[in-house]
Amino acid sequence: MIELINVTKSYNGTNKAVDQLNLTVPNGEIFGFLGPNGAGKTTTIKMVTGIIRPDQGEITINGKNIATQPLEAKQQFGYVPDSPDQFLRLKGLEYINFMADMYQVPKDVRGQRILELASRFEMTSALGDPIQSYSHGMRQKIMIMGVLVHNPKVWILDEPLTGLDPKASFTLKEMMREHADSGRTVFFSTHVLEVAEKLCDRVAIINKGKILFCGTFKEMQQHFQSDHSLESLFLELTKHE
Ligand SMILES: Nc1ncnc2c1ncn2[C@@H]1O[C@H](COP(=O)(O)OP(=O)(O)OP(=O)(O)O)[C@@H](O)[C@H]1O
Repeated sequence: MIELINVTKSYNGTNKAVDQLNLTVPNGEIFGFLGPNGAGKTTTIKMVTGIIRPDQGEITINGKNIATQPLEAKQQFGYVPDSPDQFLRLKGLEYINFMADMYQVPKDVRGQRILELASRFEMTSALGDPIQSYSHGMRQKIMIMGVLVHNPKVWILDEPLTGLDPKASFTLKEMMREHADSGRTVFFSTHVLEVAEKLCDRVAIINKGKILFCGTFKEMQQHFQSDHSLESLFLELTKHE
């Protein structure tokens, strides 16, 4: 579970990238975080993951406060950033082992997990190659594998489907569903509204740092008395903002 209470952040002291945000992402849900470019999604995700600090407000992950209990909070989640261009000099397997070391995954457990993840993402034969030599989608897959190797309870994914081929995208969506159905939490941002409509149990739409709507797609249709798609409702909701 992720909880944000009155979270505010401005980068230059004037414009608020995130403005008095309140959000609860319960266990057992795939939660989609949607919004136009510059809406405040990545800023929110960076605050939740402890990369940047809010000016005001409280953030907890499974009850652990990211500001006052950073280690405990960070043990709760795995975070896939929006850019997969990291650890480029490491080989795929070196990077995953590095992540497993960081999270103290026992050697006997990690071997099986790496095999399973590599097989599901069709990366087995690439594990010995440097990440530098990977395509964008392969880099995205190795980042996801590194994050999942410690089996985090809460998944936080910033635009995770960008650059993935249809098979990898299908696999990741399937894994997100399995994770939520096992009673744990998946929080992800996306611009692909067709995916969000099909995959998410609930969505929040943010613009200019403020939540415009939070709920299920059905609730959204009821709220706007419309049977339109999520895409149409999103465009309607954000057009005057
Ligand atoms: N490091 C920074 N310094 C100054 N302003 C920033 C910085 N990062 C983000 N911003 C500003 O904060 C606002 C929110 O940006 P953010 O990256 O959170 O949006 P986003 O919803 O993730 O957008 P996108 O969909 O384009 O990735 C924007 O106005 C952006 O210009």
